[in-house]
Amino acid sequence: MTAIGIYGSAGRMGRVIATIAPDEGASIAGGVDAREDPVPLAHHADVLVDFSTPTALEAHLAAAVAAGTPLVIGTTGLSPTHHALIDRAAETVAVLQTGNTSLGVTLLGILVEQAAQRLGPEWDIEIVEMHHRHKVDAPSGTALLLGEAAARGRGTTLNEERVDGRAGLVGARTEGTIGFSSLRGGTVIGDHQVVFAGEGERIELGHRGEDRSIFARGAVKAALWLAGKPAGRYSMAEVLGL
Ligand SMILES: NC(=O)C1=CN([C@@H]2O[C@H](COP(=O)(O)OP(=O)(O)OC[C@H]3O[C@@H](n4cnc5c(N)ncnc54)[C@H](OP(=O)(O)O)[C@@H]3O)[C@@H](O)[C@H]2O)C=CC1
Ligand SMILES: O=C(O)C1=N[C@H](C(=O)O)C[C@H](O)C1
Repeated sequence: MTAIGIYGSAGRMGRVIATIAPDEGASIAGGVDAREDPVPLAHHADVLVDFSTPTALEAHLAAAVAAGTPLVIGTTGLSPTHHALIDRAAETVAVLQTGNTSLGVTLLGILVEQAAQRLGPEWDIEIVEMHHRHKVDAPSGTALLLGEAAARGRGTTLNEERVDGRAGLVGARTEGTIGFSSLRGGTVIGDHQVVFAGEGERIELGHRGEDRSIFARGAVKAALWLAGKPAGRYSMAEVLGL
C-alpha cells in the first residue's frame, strides 16, 4: 500500500487527509508540522503531500529532492520565487502543485479557459472568492488558478492582466483585465465565482466547497497517481483524466 507523508499534518487539511486516506487505498507514513525536520519523513514515505505554509516550501522541496520522493503541493499563497523553486525540483522528482485538488474546481478551470477563449477580451472577467475567517492568503490559490485559466484562454498571462481588490478612485475598468475580490468570514470552506460580464448580459461559472474532504480525496488521488512517476511537473487535470 502506498504510504503518504503529510507536511502540515496537524492542520485542517492534514487531519482530513489522514482520516480519508485508507478509504482511497493509501496508508499514512507520518506527519511533520512547524519546527520539525521534514527530511526523515521524505525518506520513509512513498509520496509526500504539503498542506502547510509557503515559508516551509523550500525546505519541503529540498527534502523531497534529496530523498527522490514525489511531492503534491496544495499549499497556497505561493510567490513567483516559489514557482521557480518548484520548476527546479521537478527536474529531479515528480511534483504536482495546484491551488485546488477537488474534481469540481479542476473541471471549472477547464470550463473557464474555454469560456474566456470563446468570449474574448470584451467580456470583463471578475473572480470573487469567499473563505473561512482563518485563511491567511488572498486571493485564494483557487482564484488565481481560475484567473490563470482565463488568461490562458485569452492567449495572455495573468501577470499582465491581474487587478486585486479595488478601493478608492481607481478609474474605469481597463479592457482585458481580470479582477479579484476576496471575502473572509465564518466557516466557509471555499466558494469561487467567475463572472463574465458583457454588454447587457452576464455568465457566472462557480463552485462551492461544502466539505474539506473534496480537497483531501483529490490530494490522496494525486499522491497515489504521482507515486512512481518520473521527474516532471504534473497537473490535477492529468490525475483526474479531464
Ligand atoms: N490545494 C487545495 O486544494 C487546498 C489548499 N489549502 C491550502 O493548504 C494550506 C493549509 O491549509 P489548512 O490546513 O487550512 O491550514 P492550517 O493552518 O490548519 O494548517 C497548516 C499546518 O501547517 C503546519 N506548519 C506550519 N509551519 C510548518 C512548517 N514549517 N513545516 C511543516 N508544517 C508546518 C502548521 O503547524 P503549526 O500549527 O504547528 O504551526 C499546521 O499544522 C493553506 O495554504 C491552504 O490555503 C487548503 C485547502 C485545500
Ligand atoms: O485555505 C483554504 O481553506 C483553502 N485554500 C485553497 C485556496 O486558497 O484556494 C483551496 C480551498 O479553496 C480552501
